[in-house]
Amino acid sequence: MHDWLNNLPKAELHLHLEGSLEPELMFRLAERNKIALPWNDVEALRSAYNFGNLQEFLDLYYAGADVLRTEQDFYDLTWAYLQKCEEQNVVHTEPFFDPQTHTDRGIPFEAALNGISAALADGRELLGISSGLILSFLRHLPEEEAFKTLEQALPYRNAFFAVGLDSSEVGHPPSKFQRVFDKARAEGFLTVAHAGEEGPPEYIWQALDLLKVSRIDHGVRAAEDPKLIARLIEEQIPLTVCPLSNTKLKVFDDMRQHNILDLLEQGVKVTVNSDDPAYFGGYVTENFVALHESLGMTEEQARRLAQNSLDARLAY
Ligand SMILES: Nc1ncnc2[nH]cnc12
Ligand SMILES: [Zn+2]
Repeated sequence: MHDWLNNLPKAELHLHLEGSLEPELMFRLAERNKIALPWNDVEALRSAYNFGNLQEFLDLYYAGADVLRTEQDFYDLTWAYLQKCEEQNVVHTEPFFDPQTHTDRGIPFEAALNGISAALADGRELLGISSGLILSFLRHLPEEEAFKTLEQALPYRNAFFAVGLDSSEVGHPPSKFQRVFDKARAEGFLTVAHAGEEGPPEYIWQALDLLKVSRIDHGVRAAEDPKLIARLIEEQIPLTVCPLSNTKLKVFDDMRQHNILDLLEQGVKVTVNSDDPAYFGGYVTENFVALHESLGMTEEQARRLAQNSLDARLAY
């Protein structure tokens, strides 16, 4: 079913590696690392995946990430995701990882980065999937912590091409991170940022004007500000939209209310992504299928969305 959507060659530009941790792998890693999980089994864990908002999800996402301890764990996580990419004709991916989620638990930065980088290299060589890694700062933590993370990453500058900004949005505007993004750009990195997921359109303006981002992650609340929409169209700034995520986190109550196709038809460069597929019910193909089934996305629209994702790549 829906092979035509699976078969479209596409890029994924908004994927948190920690959010691709499937319950089965979480249990396997917990066993390998001798960690007791607060759920009895995979079914009990899956049934906890009901979220009223972004924060409720993040609390579980950070708890789940605790099973990731060794370089091999990060390799296995990334490799499992890349195998999904191969299955779904994702020919290029630009995943995020959140170093602070791991270093704050005492996991060496190098364990996470080396495991991820080795899997991405194998993905290129063995699966033909090109990729570029984005180092994302946690916005609920102080700017000073983001500076420390950037300093820690600089010796490994060839392992990633951009910095990003994620975690709890409301109350943590992009302006809080202006100086660390200035430093990252001065060091030669591109920038992206989550903005306009739960936060207001003002945060999208800030991401563009203060953080000088090349793409906006989510950005669906731009629709509330006609001047902002005009700018996104004029400058063809890509939005990495995540439909299943937006409905699971109640940004939209129902997929039939999602605005991605309206934005597409207005001329905004929107793309389809999975965000945290293990938690939200599917990878990129499942997101395309949801748009077809709930919004009547046509084949022509699907092709344009897939082409947008290839056009919006930043890493080569
Ligand atoms: N959808 C999302 N928004 C903000 N931070 C995240 N971290 C992982 N998924 C996220
Ligand atoms: Zn995200």
